[in-house]
Amino acid sequence: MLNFVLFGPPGAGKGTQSEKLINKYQLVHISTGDLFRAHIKNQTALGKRVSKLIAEGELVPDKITIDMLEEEIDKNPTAKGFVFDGFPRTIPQAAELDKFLEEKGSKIDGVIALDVDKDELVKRVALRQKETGRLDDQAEKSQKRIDEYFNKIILVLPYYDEQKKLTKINGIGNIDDVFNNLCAVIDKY
Ligand SMILES: Nc1ncnc2c1ncn2[C@@H]1O[C@H](COP(=O)(O)OP(=O)(O)O)[C@@H](O)[C@H]1O
Repeated sequence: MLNFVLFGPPGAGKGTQSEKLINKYQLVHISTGDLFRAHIKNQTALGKRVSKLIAEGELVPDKITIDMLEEEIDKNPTAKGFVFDGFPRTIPQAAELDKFLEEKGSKIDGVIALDVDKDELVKRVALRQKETGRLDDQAEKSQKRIDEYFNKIILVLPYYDEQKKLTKINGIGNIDDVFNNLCAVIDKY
C-alpha cells in the first residue's frame, strides 16, 4: 500500500494536486473538507452538527473528524493506498491515524507539505471563493483559517519530522511543475 499526507494551508493546492496524484498512483483521495461539505450538502446529522463550525472557519473537533475519516478508510478495503488531504490537522489526529493504520498492518509512508506564502494563499482562496462560493473562503473567514494554519496546524509537522517522514516542497509555480516535484518525492517512498 502507498499512503501519504498532502499537507498545507488553505489554498496551497492540496485538492488540485490530489486529483492528479490519485490518477497517476491509482489511490483513494480522502479530503476531510470534501467529506464535511458532502455531509452538509446532504443535510446528514453530522452535516448539521458541523455546518456552523465550518462556515465560521473553525476546526471540527478531533473525535468527530477521526470517526468520519476512519469510516471512510473502512469503506475502501481494496484500496491500493490513500492520499490524505486536510487530515491530520492536529497531533491527536496524526497519532490516531498512525494507530488506526498500524492495526491494519499499514502506515503513513510520507508527508509532503506544500509551501505557499500568505499573499499567494489569499489570492488563490479569493479566486476559489468566486468560482465555488465556499462560505469559509470569504475574506474574513479565509484569513482566520490561514492564520490558524500558521499558528496551530503547522505544529503537526514536527510530529512527522521526528519520524523522518516530512518533505517540504514549493507550492508556488506551474501546477504541472509542482506535480512533478511531488511525484519525485513519492517515487522514493
Ligand atoms: N482534519 C480536520 N480537522 C478538523 N476540521 C477539519 C479537518 N479537515 C477539514 N476540516 C474542516 O473543514 C474545513 C474545510 O477544510 P478544507 O476543504 O480541507 O480546507 P482547505 O482546502 O481550504 O484547506 C476546515 O476549515 C475545517 O473547518
